Amino acid sequence: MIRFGSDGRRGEGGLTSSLGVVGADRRLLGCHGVGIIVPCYAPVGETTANSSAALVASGRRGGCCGGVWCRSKGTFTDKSVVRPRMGAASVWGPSQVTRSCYSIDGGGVPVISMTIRVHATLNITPSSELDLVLLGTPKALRHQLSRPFAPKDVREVVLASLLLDGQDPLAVLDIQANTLGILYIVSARMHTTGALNPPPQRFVPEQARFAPDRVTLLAKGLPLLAEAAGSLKLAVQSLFDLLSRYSPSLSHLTTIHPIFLKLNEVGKRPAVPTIDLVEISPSLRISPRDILDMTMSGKLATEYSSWKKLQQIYDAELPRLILKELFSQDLLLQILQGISDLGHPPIPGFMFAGERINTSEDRAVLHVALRNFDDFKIQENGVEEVASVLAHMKEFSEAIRSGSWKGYTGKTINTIVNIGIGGSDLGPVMVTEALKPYAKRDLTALFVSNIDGTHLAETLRECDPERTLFIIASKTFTTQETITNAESARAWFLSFAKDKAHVAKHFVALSTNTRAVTAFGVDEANMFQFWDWVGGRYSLWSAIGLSIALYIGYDNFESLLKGAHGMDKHFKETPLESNLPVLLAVVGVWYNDFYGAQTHALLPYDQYLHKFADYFQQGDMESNGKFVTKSGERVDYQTGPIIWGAAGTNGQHSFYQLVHQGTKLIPADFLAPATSHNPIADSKHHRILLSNFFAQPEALAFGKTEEEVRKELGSGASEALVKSKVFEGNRPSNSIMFPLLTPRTLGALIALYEHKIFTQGVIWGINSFDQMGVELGKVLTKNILSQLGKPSDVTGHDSSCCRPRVLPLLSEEQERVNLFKAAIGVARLFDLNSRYPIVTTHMHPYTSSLQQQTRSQQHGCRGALPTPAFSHLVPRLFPPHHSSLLSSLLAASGKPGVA
Ligand SMILES: O=P(O)(O)OC[C@H]1O[C@](O)(CO)[C@@H](O)[C@@H]1O
Repeated sequence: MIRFGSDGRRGEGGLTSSLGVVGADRRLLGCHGVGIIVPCYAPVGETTANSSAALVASGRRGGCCGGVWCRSKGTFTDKSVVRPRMGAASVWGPSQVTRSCYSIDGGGVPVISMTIRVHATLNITPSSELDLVLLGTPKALRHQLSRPFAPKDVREVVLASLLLDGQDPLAVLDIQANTLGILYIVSARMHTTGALNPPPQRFVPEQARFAPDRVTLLAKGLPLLAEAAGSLKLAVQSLFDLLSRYSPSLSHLTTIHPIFLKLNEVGKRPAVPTIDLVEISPSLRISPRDILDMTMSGKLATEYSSWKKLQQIYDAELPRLILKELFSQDLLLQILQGISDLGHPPIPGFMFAGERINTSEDRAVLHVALRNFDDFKIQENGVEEVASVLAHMKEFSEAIRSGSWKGYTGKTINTIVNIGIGGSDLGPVMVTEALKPYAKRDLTALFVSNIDGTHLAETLRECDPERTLFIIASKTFTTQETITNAESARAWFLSFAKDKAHVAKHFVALSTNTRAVTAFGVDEANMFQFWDWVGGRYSLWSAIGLSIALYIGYDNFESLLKGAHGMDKHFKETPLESNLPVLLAVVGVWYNDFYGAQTHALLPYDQYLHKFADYFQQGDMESNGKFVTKSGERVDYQTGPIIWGAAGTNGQHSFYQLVHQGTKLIPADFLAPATSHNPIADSKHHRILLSNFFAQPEALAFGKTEEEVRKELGSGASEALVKSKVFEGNRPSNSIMFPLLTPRTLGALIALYEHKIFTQGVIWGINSFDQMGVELGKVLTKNILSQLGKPSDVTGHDSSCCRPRVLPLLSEEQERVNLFKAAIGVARLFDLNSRYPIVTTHMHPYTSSLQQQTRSQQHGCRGALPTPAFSHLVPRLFPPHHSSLLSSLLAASGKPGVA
């Protein structure tokens, strides 16, 4: 049922106008079940009388009445009375129409009118800005009035609504001349359950595809009428309903987005349904045995019959598949059925039950327990301690924020420095940036992650040791980068505070490793615990979120958790066909595995989310970048995509060229808030931002045909120019909108992606919760580090893949020279003929500095070494003309020649 909202008021003076929507219903509308959407307006006089809405229906027994489609204010002088011909109602008088609408509604027909009072007197003159359709007026007047003002398609709607009783408009209208009217009718019939087929000679389903585009007309009219009635809010519900019924295709969104934006500003809810859930009826069920198989066994995805079925669909559909239609046809249903092996209660079952789904490390995966709020009964050691850690975080954050916690000289804390890396850094960084509007602005939050001493050194420059709190965040408390940075930070602090006892006031730790924390010197009372069932990249909800709680306040932190919990519930309880993480996951698998998309872009149109892609780079790539299944089999299909992206329009001026016209298929998620925290310049910025947000997916989806380009450029354009301006379109994207970026919304958004990642991992049969792939590099780093002290120790590296990341960063000159020589020692293992020599292709800018350096070395001069020389030693193909450069580099080590 379509509800257009109603207040049903009458008799308050002024003209009253309504919009009616008739959903098709056989009981009222006859065997064809015709439904037409027509804005109606029944003028009965000037300011003295009430007129009312009419609605329109056509069908065998149906008739129609009409009204004015008003797009802007004007003065209406015509006094004609609408003569609707609907069912039993022969003539509707001014006061009857509204009642008629309601009586129809009472009869179970999906008709509701929105009554809005138009105080202005409408005057139809050619000079007015009226863009109208006049219904129920004498034909001549109607013709005269509608011609100059109404667009063709509006006139067609009028025509379609003015048929005589008992006549099927499809039998009367001409498909060429009345395309739109016919499309409306056909579309309505297609949406009608149980409707009989319309007359075959008039039924062109293919054309009905376009009918919803014309919903734009209604969408445009709604706020204008509402505005004229003095309350824009009146249009919010109606627009929402309209667009819920007719899926807001991208083109709708683009065209009506200014309306939508305007309405969002006045309404409490978005006027546009933000995620279009596909209605799919069959419930997808499967036995617990099969779920276990999917979540635990690591069976190859290609072994599932459903996967084979997907392959068949892909093979069969490919030549004619328009991606946009994926969701309007049965195809999505088929894809979902394709993963029905996942069952219902679906994928989450084993995660929430505390099963050890991280099979390689034999651990449960329970970040959902960190934000549970008592809904899920989860049995696992440590779960019962979550509340007390949260209470500790609350107490501590309030002490810092209120100023009751003092530093070693009795001053309050004004800067927090989170030292961590990977999941112990990216989550807090992303969230504190995203929720800046909620921040305590006199508290600065800084983050140090990189082992590059510059990161710490530059950060410390901004800190006052008397007013800085260091948060050492490391699940294991063994991560080299974090511990090294923490030790250097402590040394820096002690160089001011002198006494080690002061460390307790300025260092806290977030970890699962109590022993290492106390060994470092942090008081156990200042340690915030979490548990091994919290993965690093899923840990911002745990004690790792302390910097977030400090920055935005504990209450906001709790809202973040609650938002995530809401998404957990949705994920756990919603059937697959409308389960958001599952839908995102399935669509992703479809493009990743069948279309061969290598990457997935995250494109938030919200500056506050500028770290979102960085965060999910780890979240997704560390989770699903795996080539073996849980059972150890090498997959024969693609797993996790490369995640990347940038915020807002910056990306448009950078990499979108390739996204639109490149040779790669790049599925992308566009994310945007309907309203901005900073509506500066009367929201001008936000409107422009969102215009871009709406425009890009449309351009990707629909592109621009050669024909359109030719038309635009005219006959004189060269072929090459024409071709270069063609956009092929058919490039997929998801658009995700939310009312405002609040802590709760952000929590839900992050959890949405977390569960998407998990679902994809389940489909691919991999373990999304270990990260073996980062281990090897760590071991090799330690090995190389031990050799850097003495050049002569440099042994055991393969000449084709050494990567000396040696930077002359120590303060002592001699040490820098030693490092330089050690690096040369590694470098001399390079083989000029190998496939992967290690000298950068960007040598030109550094040539002079290298030569200078070589000369310095030859002359025993200890002048400053040019830093860039080695920072650019990266494995690249080595151009022959650079061989002399390498020789000079090697010569600098005193060992000319190539090993
Ligand atoms: O919190 P920790 O133990 O210092 O680990 C930091 C990061 O290192 C990793 O283990 C990968 O190197 C991540 O998974 C983790 O987020």
